[in-house]
Amino acid sequence: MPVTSAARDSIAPLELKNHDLVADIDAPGVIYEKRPARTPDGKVVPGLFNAWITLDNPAQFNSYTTEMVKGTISAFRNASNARDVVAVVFTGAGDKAFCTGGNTKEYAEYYAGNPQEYRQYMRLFNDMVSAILGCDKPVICRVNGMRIGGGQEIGMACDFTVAQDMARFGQAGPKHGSAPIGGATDFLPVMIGCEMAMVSGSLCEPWSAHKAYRFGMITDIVPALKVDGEFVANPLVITDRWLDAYGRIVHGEPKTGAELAAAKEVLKKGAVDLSLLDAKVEELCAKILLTFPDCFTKTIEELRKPKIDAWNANKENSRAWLALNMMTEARAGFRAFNEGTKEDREIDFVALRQALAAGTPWTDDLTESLLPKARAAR
Ligand SMILES: CC(C)(COP(=O)(O)OP(=O)(O)OC[C@H]1O[C@@H](n2cnc3c(N)ncnc32)[C@H](O)[C@@H]1OP(=O)(O)O)[C@@H](O)C(=O)NCCC(=O)NCCSC(=O)C1=CCCCC1=O
Repeated sequence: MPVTSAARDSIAPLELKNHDLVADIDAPGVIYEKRPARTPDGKVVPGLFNAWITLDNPAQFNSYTTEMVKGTISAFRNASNARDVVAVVFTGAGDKAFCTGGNTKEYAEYYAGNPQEYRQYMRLFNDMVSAILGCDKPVICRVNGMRIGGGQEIGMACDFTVAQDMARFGQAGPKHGSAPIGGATDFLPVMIGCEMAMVSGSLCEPWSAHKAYRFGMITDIVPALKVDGEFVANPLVITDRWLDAYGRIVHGEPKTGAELAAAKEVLKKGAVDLSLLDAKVEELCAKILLTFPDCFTKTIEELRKPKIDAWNANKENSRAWLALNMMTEARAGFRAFNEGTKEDREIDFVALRQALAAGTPWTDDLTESLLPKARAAR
């Protein structure tokens, strides 16, 4: 018997109150599990757990539907309340994506042109981000693959991020008709500084895990590609040197030319194995286990403040702007992504800028003229 059990049994309430908002947190596309907590040497700790919240929509790169947003909020609330939970691990199913943000099919087919509906959706989205930032347990983002768009935003809301090194990180909104104001514009400047926040937030060029790690966007990375039984670093990016011939930092930048061709051959021979990712996540959970719970919680509450302050200052205005943007750019951009092909799924940006320069209003005709199918018909 643990030494504390007699004291515990004599003074703990006989019946514990339940503070969860909902009892049943089963939601389509979100898995909530309690996995046994382990000591640093791997021993299971009786009666203590880590809550795993998994976005489970791998066919659509774990993008979240409205129902999944609701499920995620409930899962975080329950994990937050669970007395026996030490840490929360937030992840995605499979090895392709952690999450690529809002579900573009739902955006294009339901919310496009429907700002009042999107306004209600954004209440849920904002509550999801706030549920992560307000979780009473430390939250670790286990990045099993791409973290893009709103996926990057809910990932950056987490306290720690451990990533497999083939994952990529960045925003998609300015290419697909949204602004990354679901957290990215709030979190990026405080996490990586204003200059690189500008680059990552606006240009929609995903960063490698090595680059995200270099800029302090994430806590740690582990190799995931196994070739001939050995783990190798992401072959698609430069990891064997720090500088180019002119002294510019190239570590984590994409390979090009012959180097890239050779990397693709390595990739073909390999298979993704996330066992090192899981070991790293368990290691972090075990470090958290061996701390005072309240002192740890107070510490993370304080350290979250720069992110929370920026988020709270902007989230309501962002919600209102995003709702109205569903009448104009989001309507065009998400339809283009949803209706286009993999090779052609963005609007004609030049034509849009030319039309707006000529004072053209946002009519249905303008929207239709920008879509890939209109370009194909020309
Ligand atoms: C760059 C990509 C993430 C990955 O590209 P690629 O590697 O070429 O894979 P794909 O073939 O595109 O994707 C595989 C299948 O997954 C589907 N998919 C991917 N992402 C989504 C998504 N977000 N919603 C629905 N479905 C998705 C894709 O269509 C493929 O399906 P198929 O049936 O064809 O096999 C690229 O996929 C990409 O850019 N995805 C979209 C990213 C995006 O725009 N996300 C939304 C950003 S906006 C956002 O998230 C917001 C959050 C809150 C605030 C407001 C807001 O806008």
